[in-house]
Formats: sequence, C-alpha cells, structure tokens
Amino acid sequence: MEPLLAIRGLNVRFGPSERPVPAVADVDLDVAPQEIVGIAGESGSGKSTLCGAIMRTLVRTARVSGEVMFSGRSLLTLNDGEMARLRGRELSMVLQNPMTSLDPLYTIGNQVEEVLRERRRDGAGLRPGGAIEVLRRVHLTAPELRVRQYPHQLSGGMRQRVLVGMATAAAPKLLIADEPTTALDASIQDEILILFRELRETAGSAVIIVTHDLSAIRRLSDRVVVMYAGRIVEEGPTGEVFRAPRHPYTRALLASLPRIEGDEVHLEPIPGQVPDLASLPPGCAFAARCPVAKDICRGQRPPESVVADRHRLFCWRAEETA
Ligand SMILES: Nc1ncnc2c1ncn2[C@@H]1O[C@H](COP(=O)(O)OP(=O)(O)OP(=O)(O)O)[C@@H](O)[C@H]1O
Repeated sequence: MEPLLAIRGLNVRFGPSERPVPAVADVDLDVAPQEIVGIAGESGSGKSTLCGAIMRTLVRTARVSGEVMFSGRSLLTLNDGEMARLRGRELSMVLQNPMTSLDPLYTIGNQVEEVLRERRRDGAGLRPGGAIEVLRRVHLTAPELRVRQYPHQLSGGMRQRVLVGMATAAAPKLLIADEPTTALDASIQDEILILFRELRETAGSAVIIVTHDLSAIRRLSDRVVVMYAGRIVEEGPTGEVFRAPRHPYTRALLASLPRIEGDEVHLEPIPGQVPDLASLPPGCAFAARCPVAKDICRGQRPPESVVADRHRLFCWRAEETA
C-alpha cells in the first residue's frame, strides 16, 4: 500500500553551522493510511523535532533537509499558503499543553464551530449537531454547557478532549500527537488514548503519537519507532518489538519500565547519560552506555539490519541480539 507519509533522509540541525546540533539525523519513516505509530525515546532524542519538521513549524529556527512526502505532496517545498491549507485539515497536531492551543478569548463552542465552518467550506458533508455533537463524541460531560464556556473554565483533561474533538471534526488524514497526555492525571490519560483509536475508526485517520509512556505505545500503536540521539535505532510492529526487542537501547528502555513482582517494584534505569548532540562520537551514539558494545560500535556508524517484515534496527550486534 502507498504510504500516507514517506520521510526520506530527513535532517534537522539547530545552532550555528560551525557547531550544528543535529537534532534529527538521516531519518527514513513511512506511515500507512490509518496506521497508529508510536515514537519512543528519552528526552532530547529528537521526537518533537521530527514532528515539527513534518508540520513545518521549525523553518525559522532550524535547517531542515531531506524529503517529506504526504499524500503525494512534498511538504518541505510547499509554499506557506499551501501548507496552511493542509494544516488543521489533512494534517493536524495535538500538543502537550492544551491551554496554549486554545484561544483564551473565544468560547469552546466558537472554536469548535470554526473548525466545522472550514470543513463545510471544503465541501465536507458533516453530520448535523455542530459543536455540541463534536464534544459529545469525545465524551465531554455537559457539552451544552461547555460550548458556552471559555478554556480557563475547563480542567486540563477537558481541554485536551476538546482539542481531540476538534481534530476529530477536522477528520485529518494524519494526526500528530506530541505528548498529548503528559500534563493530565493518570486516570484521564487512558480515556484520551482511546479517543485516538476512535479517531482512526470514525475518521480513518493515521496517528503519530510521541510519548514517554511506553505502556501507552504498547496498548495503542500498530508500530513503534525508537529514537536515540536524533536517529531511529529500531522500528517494528509493536507486539514484536515489545516481545523481543533487538536493539540494546530498546532493551534498556523497556527494562527501565517499572515491573511489579509480588510486593516489589523493579526498574533498571539506563546507566550513563544521553550524549551531547553537538559533539557526538563517530560510531553508534549509544555505544558509551551499551552493555554489548565492541570496538567497531565506537568507531563506525552501524548499518541498517532488516530482521523481519517491517522490523529493522541499526546495530553492529544485530545478529547476536536475536
Ligand atoms: N529551538 C531549538 N534550538 C536549539 N536546539 C534545540 C531546539 N529545539 C530542540 N533542540 C535540541 O534538539 C534536541 C532534540 O530535542 P527534542 O525536543 O526534539 O527531543 P524530544 O525527544 O522530543 O525530547 P522530549 O521528550 O524532552 O520532548 C535536544 O537536544 C534539544 O536541546
């Protein structure tokens, strides 16, 4: 099947060209229509930068090169007007902080209606019911009241529901959700994640979800992409990667999840620190922390190994980790 999103050779660099910070390096990634892809990795691994490059929100702060094909169009070369038309319609983003994504001066109803108006302008046949119906679909309580309220009158969980509702109403081909539940209570996180699944069912959307919460990725996504120091280190079907992770970094990341055995909680933090992107070693960026690294890992960048259908990793020890 033709991918909905096809990224090739994507590089994003911040900072001066003499001392660039390669926040995303040589990323190739496909997302199929209606697929849910989870992106995992420690803080600073380039997850948000990757999303920003797709949405083209970094053009003024970073140097972006490579190719991002979305639904047959090259996003990095579209003009600003064309990109603005895609955003919020075919391509939507839900961010961590729902307060900054909603306008404090307009009621919730006004803001949802605006999305619906744009859709009608695009000729979309919408179900009747308007904003109240949109809010009901994301299980917001008392939607008749909420449409008359302002963002500050809602809790964080309610605001995030509103944003997911607006994204659902826009029925984008691709929704990018960057840490969409981090600011929320644990009890609400699951409900928001379920909404992303519903978005796929009802609107046929594909979803890229970035999160520190590996268990959310396990429950929600079809495929998982693990990033380290700006590069993809492993990518594969979620069940397979969680059952049998191949990259030593993926293994370490999964081992760092809390495990409950009897009355005890076990977790093994990953020793060492994330490297400074401005002065990366020549080989594998994880080598300094890797329990199975050998000389070649420190000297040369590992090649891609395809270990199963759509399951690949970048590791000199790929054969031994089977
Ligand atoms: N505007 C910027 N200018 C300079 N460096 C930046 C900028 N934005 C991000 N970076 C750097 O790029 C690297 C990747 O950051 P990014 O936010 O993409 O990581 P992340 O994996 O999303 O982290 P987190 O999980 O904490 O959100 C970091 O080292 C960060 O310091």
